[in-house]
Amino acid sequence: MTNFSELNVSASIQKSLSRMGFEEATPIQEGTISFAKEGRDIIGQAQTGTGKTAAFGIPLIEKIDINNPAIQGLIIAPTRELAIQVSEELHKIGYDTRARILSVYGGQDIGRQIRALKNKPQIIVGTPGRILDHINRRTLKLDNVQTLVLDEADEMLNMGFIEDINTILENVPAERQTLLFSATMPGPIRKIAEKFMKDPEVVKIKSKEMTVENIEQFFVKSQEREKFDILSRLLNVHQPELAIVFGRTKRRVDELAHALSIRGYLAEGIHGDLSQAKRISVLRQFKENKIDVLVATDVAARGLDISGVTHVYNFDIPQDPESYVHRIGRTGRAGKSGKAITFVTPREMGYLRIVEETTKKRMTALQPPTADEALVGQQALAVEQLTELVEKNHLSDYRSMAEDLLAKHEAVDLVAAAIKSMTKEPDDTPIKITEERPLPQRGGRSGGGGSRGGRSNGGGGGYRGGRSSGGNSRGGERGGRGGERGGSRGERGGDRGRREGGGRREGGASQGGRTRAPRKRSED
Ligand SMILES: Nc1ncnc2c1ncn2[C@@H]1O[C@H](COP(=O)(O)OP(=O)(O)OP(=O)(O)O)[C@@H](O)[C@H]1O
Ligand SMILES: [Mg+2]
Repeated sequence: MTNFSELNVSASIQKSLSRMGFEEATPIQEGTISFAKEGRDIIGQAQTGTGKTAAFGIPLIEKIDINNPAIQGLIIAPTRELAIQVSEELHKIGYDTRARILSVYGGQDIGRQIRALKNKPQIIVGTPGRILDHINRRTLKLDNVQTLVLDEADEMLNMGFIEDINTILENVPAERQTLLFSATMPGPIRKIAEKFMKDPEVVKIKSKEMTVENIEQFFVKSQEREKFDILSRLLNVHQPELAIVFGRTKRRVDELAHALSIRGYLAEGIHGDLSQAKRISVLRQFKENKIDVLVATDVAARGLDISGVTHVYNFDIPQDPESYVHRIGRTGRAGKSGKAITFVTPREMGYLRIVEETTKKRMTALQPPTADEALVGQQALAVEQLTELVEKNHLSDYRSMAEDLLAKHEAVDLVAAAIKSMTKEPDDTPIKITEERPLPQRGGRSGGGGSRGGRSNGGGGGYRGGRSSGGNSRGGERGGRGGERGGSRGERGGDRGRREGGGRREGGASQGGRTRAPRKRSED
């Protein structure tokens, strides 16, 4: 364990870090801070929830010349919520140094951002689309940037973002420090990354598995139509403090959030078709425990750091292993424990094996709970609530009624009745969820994906390789998938686009009349 003074972190940053409760550096911080201070380019890879934000945030802030009004640091993140979160963490780290930090992202009034940019921020945290928008409007001058950070670097260099990143890079000096961070870094993507870095130091925190040890990982094999009832029962049995349920598409998320609400859970959905105000308010309610279950597309898969998330449910198995790693990494952060449960239909077992192959971790098969077990979970919750009420002891208004009752009935019967009345009987109101088509079977490579043998003969690698080769070389199996994947890819693309407030797909039509010549991206 190393403390921050041993890493020669400045006194003012150390002061901020101790205010944040950071006593010792995490391994990725220990591994990267010194290299970063030397000005080296870095590819930093470490498991989810292990402090990568501060690993780049500390050296970045330290390097800022507080008397220089120019933008000196640029951080690019894939989603608006993550850009906001990263800028908040940097604010905390830079509190005592007084570095000026501004976040710019789609869905927020651009006029307001332009005014804020006039206040000479020194670090910008933004999403690619909005950064490009400001570059084009000439409201963002990046010619003094000394440090460029790509958070969730593999995602940023993947097909959805790479063109935008390339365009942004054209506006940032070639003489700069480049820092790339992620929990996942597939080989082909790392190769793309190395092209625009100078002799990067690769700091990879060694671990047996790609996912953190303190996340217990399960899978539930079930038919598509059974999934929702099983999810309800699992929620009753697990009693999560906060849970995230990931669905594959926006429609899926809307339907699941609605269905969970009908069954009595405090659930809300988040995806890229919602207004930014709604997205922010849903996330705030979740952080404040006003919602227990957040239902989300992959828009919430990366980087978000919400304490109290004890369970992640993959209602739909993710399409690629990296997505799995990031989704389940929303729990088990900063040393806490968590559980991840992935639903898989029999046809999708091949995908499960690829995930296991990539993460080097087997998931445990979980038997769906019975209705009785779900009831026991609800009863346990009622007992917990009753105990809490007794401990809080705000009961004076009820004592005389209690004494009257005790004069007429056995104490044990009264308590039993109280528990019964507080138990929310598992609700089996019929719910209609539109069936998602299963992911296309992984034919040809691993014998339909079922066999363990198939796992090791390149299934995982091919899958990932195909993914990272961008949109151009998706031949064979992936091309064959295209049609079926179209719907959900569109969803993801849309999600991504709208995260940026528009996206290529939606083009100019949704942009409220501002004309754009053919551009690679949307305005916002
Ligand atoms: N040195 C430290 N001591 C204590 N807590 C820390 C330290 N560094 C970071 N943390 C806390 O750990 C949590 C996870 O950090 P962070 O979000 O940076 O993880 P990450 O590695 O970026 O994860 P992801 O891959 O999901 O983006 C945060 O709440 C952060 O404040
Ligand atoms: Mg992060």
